[in-house]
Amino acid sequence: MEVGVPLSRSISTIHNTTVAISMHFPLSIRGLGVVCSTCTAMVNQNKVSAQSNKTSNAGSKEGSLKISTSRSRTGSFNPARKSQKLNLEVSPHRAVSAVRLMRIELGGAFADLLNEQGKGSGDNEMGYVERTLGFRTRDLDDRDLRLVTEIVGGTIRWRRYLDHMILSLCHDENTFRRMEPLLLQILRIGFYEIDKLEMPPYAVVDENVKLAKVALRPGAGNMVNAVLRKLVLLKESNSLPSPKVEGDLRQQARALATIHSHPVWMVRRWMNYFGLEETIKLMTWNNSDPIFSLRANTGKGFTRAELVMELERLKVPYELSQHLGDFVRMSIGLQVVIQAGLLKKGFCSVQDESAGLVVSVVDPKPGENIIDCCAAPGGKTLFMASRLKGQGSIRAIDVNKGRLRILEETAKLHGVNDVVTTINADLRAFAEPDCLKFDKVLLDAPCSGLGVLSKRADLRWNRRLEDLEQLKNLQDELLNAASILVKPGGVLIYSTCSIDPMENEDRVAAFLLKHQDFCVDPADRFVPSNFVTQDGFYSSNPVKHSLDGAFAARLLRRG
Ligand SMILES: C[S@@+](CC[C@H](N)C(=O)[O-])C[C@H]1O[C@@H](n2cnc3c(N)ncnc32)[C@H](O)[C@@H]1O
Repeated sequence: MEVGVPLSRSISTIHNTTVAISMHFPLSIRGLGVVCSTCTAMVNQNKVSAQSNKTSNAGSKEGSLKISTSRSRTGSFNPARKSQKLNLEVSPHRAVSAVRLMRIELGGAFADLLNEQGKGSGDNEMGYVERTLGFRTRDLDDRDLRLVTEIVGGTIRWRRYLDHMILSLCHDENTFRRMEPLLLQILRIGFYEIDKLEMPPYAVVDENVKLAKVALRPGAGNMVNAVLRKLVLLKESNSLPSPKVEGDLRQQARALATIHSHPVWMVRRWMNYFGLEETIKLMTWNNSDPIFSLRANTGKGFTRAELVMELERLKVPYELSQHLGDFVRMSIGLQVVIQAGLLKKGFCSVQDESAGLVVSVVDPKPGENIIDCCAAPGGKTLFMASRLKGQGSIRAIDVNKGRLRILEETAKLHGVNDVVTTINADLRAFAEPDCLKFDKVLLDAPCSGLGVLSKRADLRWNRRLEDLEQLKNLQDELLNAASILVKPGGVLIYSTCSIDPMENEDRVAAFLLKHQDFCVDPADRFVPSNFVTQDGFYSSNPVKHSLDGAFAARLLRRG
């Protein structure tokens, strides 16, 4: 039955012929049919998004912003050094990674790097290097680009763990706390390369020392040399400092949060909900290389068999989805697919199977009138549209105009714009008692995104416990508004890409308490039974299903 090469989930793929995978597709390859399987909440996301747009649209402005930020904390950047100096000694991928990490941490940029232009984006990154460090290196080749993606993603994921190690190898806490940002990033990169990527340690030490000397000063190079050499010795003698998982739950959570590099509040929450073993498995999943899925765009007449032929031609390993007829899974090779233009031509989209299964729960049928209440950038809208086969309609509402524009462009690209109409509005204002009613109403609500942390390296550090409380209120308000749009006998589907019960089961329970004209329609007729909870909800879980986490409830309005 299976045609492809089996997938494996190794921590590192740099030794394979892998291609780099950007961590934030919707932004890095917008308008190319890359759709957001992740759905992150308005609360923080818009802020970061706005910053990110600012940084990518106004590179020079951002460069000077960051230099001044760094200077104020370190006093070590000298704008006078911003000449066109070419340095061929420093390894390009380390210089780019260090600057990229600084941009993400200080400038709020996203953790994306590569887009469909591949090398073009590398040039862009070299511009940042020059503005920040005062020199260029040689141009990035494909291997460098892969390494940058690997190093940036890994260093972000493992930040808490790496900082624990660096702190324990510094003379004292003050040395660590007062460390200038660039020096810290260089050390993190070195630690990650030696400890997690297991690259040849002395080469890593030499290269990072060189970077610190050239980008900062000789003394910084000496510091990097001393600390990294200590690390190498400890690693060789198998005596790396690791916190012990002991004491009460709080202490255990702190130790686990360091070992598996997650925020303490998340670990505590998951230990309460899922228990120790599952929490560790979940964190291990979040720290491993993400698996991506492609959906063949049958709306444009491109079948999965044709997609498979293309992947074989491109020598990209894949597996057929076990759950969805239009999907294939792949752990490496996405950049090859992008560069071959398959997304640009609208032949396929990047969409996680967990998001595809939400559409199975909606079960769109030709002739139906559907409204997608939080639709942008359109992953589910477009998949639903392809199921309508040109008959019926989908209204796609979103409060975010920019994201909605991406949806419009992609709908045209996918050849489904005849059934999709966009509406830029706040759902809460749009849904009025006497407005049009629909057969199916999908509310893919803004959420924490806690189900998609393997694909979103920096999300775990941007989320706060308080966000969940704010989101809960927004989700209740949106559910209430969405319910107004359901015709008698119609269905309301509430979904998230979260694994947190407070955003999922609890929201549905709160809704049903207030809306006695709705009842649960069990999801087992629409998705495989191992995805269906006792309460009849669809729930995908990274640990159980090796997919992103997602949730959907079908709520039937009595006729
Ligand atoms: C989870 S994402 C949607 C992802 C989308 N369904 C997909 O599959 O690509 C949530 C969306 O809700 C939108 N949103 C947030 N608050 C909203 C509101 N009050 N009214 C309408 N849309 C809203 C956000 O702009 C965001 O695009």
